[in-house]
Order: sequence, then structure tokens, then C-alpha cells
Amino acid sequence: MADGAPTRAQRSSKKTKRKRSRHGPEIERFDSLPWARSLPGGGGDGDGDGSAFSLFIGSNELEGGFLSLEEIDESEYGLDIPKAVKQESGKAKKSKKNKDGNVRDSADHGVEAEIASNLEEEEEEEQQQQENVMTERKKKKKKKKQKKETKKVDELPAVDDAEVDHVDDAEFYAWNDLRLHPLIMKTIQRLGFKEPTPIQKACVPAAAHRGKDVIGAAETGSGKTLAFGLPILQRLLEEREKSTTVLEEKGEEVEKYAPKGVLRALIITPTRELALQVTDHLKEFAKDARIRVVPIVGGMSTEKQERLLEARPEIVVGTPGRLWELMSGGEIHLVELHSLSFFVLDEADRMIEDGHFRELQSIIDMLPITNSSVEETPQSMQSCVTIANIQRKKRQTFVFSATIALSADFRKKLKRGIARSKQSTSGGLNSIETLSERAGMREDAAIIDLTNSSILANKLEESFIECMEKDKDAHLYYILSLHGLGRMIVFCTSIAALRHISSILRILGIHVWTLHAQMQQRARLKAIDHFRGSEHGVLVATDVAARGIDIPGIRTVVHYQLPHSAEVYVHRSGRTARASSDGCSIALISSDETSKFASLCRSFSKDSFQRFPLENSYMPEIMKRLSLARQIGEISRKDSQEKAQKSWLERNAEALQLDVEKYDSEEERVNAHKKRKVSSNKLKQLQQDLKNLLSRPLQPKTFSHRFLAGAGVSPLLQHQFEQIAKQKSEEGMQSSGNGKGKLVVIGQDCVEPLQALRNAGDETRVDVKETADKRKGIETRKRERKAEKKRLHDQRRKQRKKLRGNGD
Ligand SMILES: Nc1ncnc2c1ncn2[C@@H]1O[C@H](COP(=O)(O)OP(=O)(O)OP(=O)(O)O)[C@@H](O)[C@H]1O
Repeated sequence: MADGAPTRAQRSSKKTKRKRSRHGPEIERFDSLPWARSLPGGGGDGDGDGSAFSLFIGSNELEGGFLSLEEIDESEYGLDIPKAVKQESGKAKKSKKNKDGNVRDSADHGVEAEIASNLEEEEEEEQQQQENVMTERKKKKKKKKQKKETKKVDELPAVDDAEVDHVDDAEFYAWNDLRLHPLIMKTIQRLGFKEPTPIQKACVPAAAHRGKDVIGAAETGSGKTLAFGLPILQRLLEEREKSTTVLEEKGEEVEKYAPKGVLRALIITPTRELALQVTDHLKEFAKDARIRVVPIVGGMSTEKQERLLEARPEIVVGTPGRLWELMSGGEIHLVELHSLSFFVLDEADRMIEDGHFRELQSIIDMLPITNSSVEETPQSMQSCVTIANIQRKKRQTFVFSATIALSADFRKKLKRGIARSKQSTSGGLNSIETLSERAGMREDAAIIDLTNSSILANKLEESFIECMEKDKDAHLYYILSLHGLGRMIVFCTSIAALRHISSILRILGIHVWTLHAQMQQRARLKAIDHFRGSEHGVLVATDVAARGIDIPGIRTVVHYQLPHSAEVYVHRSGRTARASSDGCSIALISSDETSKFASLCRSFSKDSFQRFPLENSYMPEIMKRLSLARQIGEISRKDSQEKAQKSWLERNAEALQLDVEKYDSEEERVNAHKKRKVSSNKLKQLQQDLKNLLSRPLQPKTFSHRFLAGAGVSPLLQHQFEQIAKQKSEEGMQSSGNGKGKLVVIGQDCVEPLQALRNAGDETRVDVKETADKRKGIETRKRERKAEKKRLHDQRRKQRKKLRGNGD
């Protein structure tokens, strides 16, 4: 344990811990540091309410994922939390007291009363004994659980040296140049990562071996998490090895001075889901190395997170809001930053978006201003100065994103180099440059920009469907029913749109999961889990899911509404075509959005996009279904609104102890009843009609019953149809010999959107600029015609008026 760090006993009570640590030399020094002034109340009990972030709670506008703090069950998501040591339970104390009370009472009674009392006492004693047994059992169980948890957090699996030796498999030779620690290589082999991705190849040598700061930009899904994660683990492992050697040489006890218990890496991500994902990803690599990684995000109780930090993990991954809440509350593990060796901003450009950087700025202000030299080593660290020397290499800052280069002319600045940029750092962190500089990024930082001019993932095929706003539902349903293979995310910009389409799709029998910022954290994680577990699942999400989420097998991304910025478009689309797989994105574009789409394309230096191939003969049937679904939705919505209104009235009347007279007259009551009945019958009829339509595959308009159409039919059913058809055709040949009455399966293969796009070929490629210009031309002509019409109309009216005046 590091010098000055509290022992387990010291940490048993939060209050005691705070009190003691406040008087400890570390904190006294901490209080005197200039950056401590950024803490509310002098780094003490600031409320740290995260107001800048809570401003976005419940917004129906663009979402960013800085959310309300709700309760989630950590154990469900693999977050190991050491339990707080509790004092003797109040219940046990109480029963003891009751027993004493009874003994005293019995002395005041007569014989009978005494016998009765004795009997009662015996009964109670028996009960007490039973309770004791139960308590004992519970205690044992609890102890066992605590032991298990402590084991999880403190006693990470022992390193199997024998296994470590067998890592230089020829299959993984591509990793050799990176000279990674055998324990890291062991995990790489276990995960089957044959070679480093380009960003990893570029970052690891610079960051891990040359100790550079890094600004990294590479396409979505290109393995950026490991590009900054591997150098962190590598350096921590190297340091551990070096310190062990030095101590062994000096004949010191390794365990005594082992550099455990201080925060070494702080990784900040913009969303909770991303923080949990990064934690899981790093944990995979860290567990063999016995390095602890802990997520600190909103949605968990603060106390539980403080307990999580009591295990003193080396790496913390968190969102700015919760991190700052704990830091400003003086959470010792998060404010003792003297040994912080890595500060990482993942999805950095998201952090500087308006209003999202207040907490981040406060966190950055907490970082030690300069990376202290050995001479500045505090007195308390001198006892293990050898370790301190090893640890006290300069702090490295990593700033990563897929879209850094998209932010205003940053690409040029990247090329010029940070050093020559003269931007002032006195203002807010409103650019990546100021953010990086303020975080302590050194002038010789390695700038690794692997994004191509289009920024979008290499294997992503993009397409669009141009339609009226009101027809977007129909086109989405078309995609889902004809090409609903593989996982798909449908992105909306507003929660209102998300609710609308998820309800329509559910009525149409398509099960979808939803994800937006107004959902409870538990529900959000469950939605992601279910989606991850379903091979052909559909997730309807807002932009809270746009960044970082890494779920294998997402084949299609649909932009139901266009995002407000090119960056968000890139991140949304980047949920597919990840880690060397391909994928496709489909943007549904209404006529109002064409110019926005054209300007999006310009940001990616794209001239042409492919029009997603549509078979219009399916549209009449789709519209029929959709019309029924909309009517059903409308009636159900009215019904539930009425019910909610009614129960609101009833609740309030009940509170005021009033009888609510629902109707003014008997006639009104009867009419209302009739109306309800009619509406309920209509609803049943509509539901039945829709059920009938849904019970058969989607049919094109030219459908002939002689043919068994397979559109919208699952591959399995398709196969069965083909078998029947084959059988029938053989029978037909045998009986008539002319092949008449043959059953033919014409079914459109249920191909996934990417395949449909490829099958369509290049004819569907459209010059987006040309289309936008054409549309602009049409609209201008329309406006001109309208103006001309109005002019003629006014002219005629004036003439009529004149004539009437002359007549008078
Ligand atoms: N060397 C590798 N070989 C194969 N797969 C890898 C390799 N490195 C990482 N991956 C996998 O690639 C996927 C994407 O990685 P990661 O999430 O780090 O991408 P990213 O660049 O951060 O994406 P985004 O910009 O969307 O956040 C993950 O599933 C990860 O396990």
C-alpha cells in the first residue's frame, strides 16, 4: 500500500475516514495546492450537483448521455463492490432488550401469571434461539459473500507464469513489433486478435515505449480503446516489474513497497454505457495482470461507488458528472492524484460540446499543474523513493475520437502541430486544443490521425431513401419486414419520434427495444443486454447510443431522422462496420432534409450516395398495414390518456375526500358508455384486420395466388416452401406429364440491407449535389409559380374593383 494511504480499518467508516484524512499530511498538502481551490468549499463538502449535466435531463432535443442519477444493481453488471462493514444489527440489539424487559416484568406477577410468564418466556427463548440460528446462518452467508467479494476485488487471479511463457505463437507475430508484456499478449491470444489495428500499431510504440502524449483519430470501431488501454497496462506492468527487481536487489520486502493503492489512470468518457464498456474491455486485459479497473458513473448510489473506490483501483473509468461529484466531495482515491500517470479523454470532441464541459473543466483543474520532478517528491513519498522515481515519469495525456478531425479546421491544426498553435488557454475548454493543453498535453505530443477524408468507416456502405416525412414509417417497416436480418439500430433525434415509431412497430408485431436518456439506468443497460443477445434484434435509440457502443453483429443503422451534425452522423453510422466487418447505413430523407443531407455529404467529401433499392409493389400492402396500426395506436393512446386523466381526477378527489360526479346527466353517462363501446368494438375490429394481414407474408401488388410469394418469409420457412413446391411439382409431372399446375416459389430472398444494396449495383448511385440542386430548382420554380399566381390574382381583383367603381 502507498505511503499515507488509509488502512482498511481506517476506511471502515466514511466519516472517520474523512476526518482522519483531512488531518493527514497528504490532505494538508492537498489543501495547500493551488488547484485545490477549484473545489467548492475548499475541496471539502461541495454539493457537486453536476448542474451543467442535469440541464439535459429529460430533454427531447439532441441527447448527449449526461443523465439523471438513478439506482442500478451493480451486481447485475459485474461491478464488484466491497460491502461496508456493518455494526451489530439494530434488530439483534432490540430483541436482546425485549428479553431483558420480559424478565423484569415477570417479577411483578402472581404464580399463575408467573407460570404464564415463564411459559411465554420459554416460548420467547425458543423463538430467540431460532432467531439466533437464523442470524448465525445469515452472518455465515454474509461472511462468505463478503469473502467472495473481497476476493474478487483484492485478490485478482494469480499470474500463471507457465502460461505466460507460451505466448509467442506464430499466428500472432504481427504483435511482436509492439513489444507488449507477456501477460497482455496472453489476453490478445485468448481474444484471438491476430494483429494490431492501424491505430494500435501507431499508438503503442509512441505511448508505451516513447512515453508520448497522444492525440488519436481513427475511424469508428478501429480499436481505439486498446490503442490507449494497452500503453497504460504496459507501463503499469513494466513499472511493477522494475520496482520488484529494485527492491529485490536492495533486499527489501516487495509487498511492503509495492506501488499499489494509488490512482494511476483516469479515463473519462461522455456516456455511462461507454464508461462501462471501456471498463469491461480493459478488465479483460487487466485481470491477468492483477490491475484493477473500476467504473464511476451516474446511476449507482454514491455510497456504493465510494466503497468501490475503497479497493483503491489503479484505473478508474468514469463520466464527468459523477466523477466530479465524488471529487468535489473529497473522495480520497480520486483527489490523491500525485501518482496519476495517465489522463485519457475518450470521445474528446463530445466533451467540448456546449454546456457539457463544466465538470470536465473542474476535473482537469484538479490535476497537478505540472508533472512533478523527483526533487519535488513529497516527504511522505521518500520512504519508497525508488518506487516513486519509477512512477514519477511524466503524466501522459491521451485524447481520442473518430471525429476530432471533423471539428472546424482541426485537421490543419493537427498537421501544423499543437506546439505552434497560439490559441489562448485562458478561456473555456471549447476546442480540442485548449482542452488538451489545459489537461497538460506536452508540446511534443504524437498526433496520430488515421481518418481518411471521408472520416466514415472504410467498410461502411451508405445509402438513402428519399420520401415524404409522413412516409418514413412505411419505409422503415419496409426495411424491417423485407430485410430484417441481422441486428439493426434505428436512430431518432427526438424522444417523441422514438416513442412514435417504437409504438407503431410494436403494433405491427415487430419487437423493438428502446434506449433514450429519460429511461432509468437499469432499463437502459437491460435494453442493451437484450439487444446484444438477439441475433436479429432491433434497437430504436436516440443519440445517447451514438458513440462508442460496441455490439458485434450490428449489420444496419437507419437514420430515421438526420442528426444535427456530421460528427453524430459518423458516430451513429459507426455502430456498424466495426472491427473489420462490413455494414450498411440507410438515411431516411424527407424533402426538407435534402439540403441538410447534401451538406452532410460535403463534410465527408462524398459526391454520391446510393439510393436504397425499393420494390414499390409492396407499398400498397405496407400502407394498408400501417394505416391500421396508426388507427389502433390512436385509439389506444386516447384510451390511456382518458384513463390517466380519470385516475388523476379520482386520486385528487380521494385526497380531498370528495365524491366525483362523473357525468352531469344520465343521458351524458349513457352517451359516454355508447361511445366507449363503439370505440372498443372498432379497436377490436382493427386489431383483427391487422392480425389477418400480418398472418400472411407481405405480398407485392401483382401477387398471384398461383405463386407462393416468400417476401418477408424467414429463410427456414422459405426452405420449407421450396421443399413443398418441389414435391408438388414432381407429383404434377407424374400425374399429367405436362407440368401444369406447378407450384412456384418466387419468394424474394430475405436478404439483409447490405446485400440488397450490393445486388442493386451502381445504377442506383446518385450524385447528391446534383439531386439537391435539382430539388432546389424545383422548389424555386414552385415558389415562382406561386408568386406569379398570387400576382395575377391580385391584378384581377384590382381590375374587378376598378370596374365596380366605374359602374357606380
Ligand atoms: N487488434 C484487434 N483485432 C481484432 N479486434 C479488435 C482489435 N482491437 C480491438 N478489437 C475489437 O474491435 C472492436 C471495436 O473496438 P473499439 O470499441 O475500441 O473501437 P473504437 O475505435 O473505440 O470505436 P468508436 O470510435 O466507435 O468508439 C471491439 O469489439 C474490440 O474488441
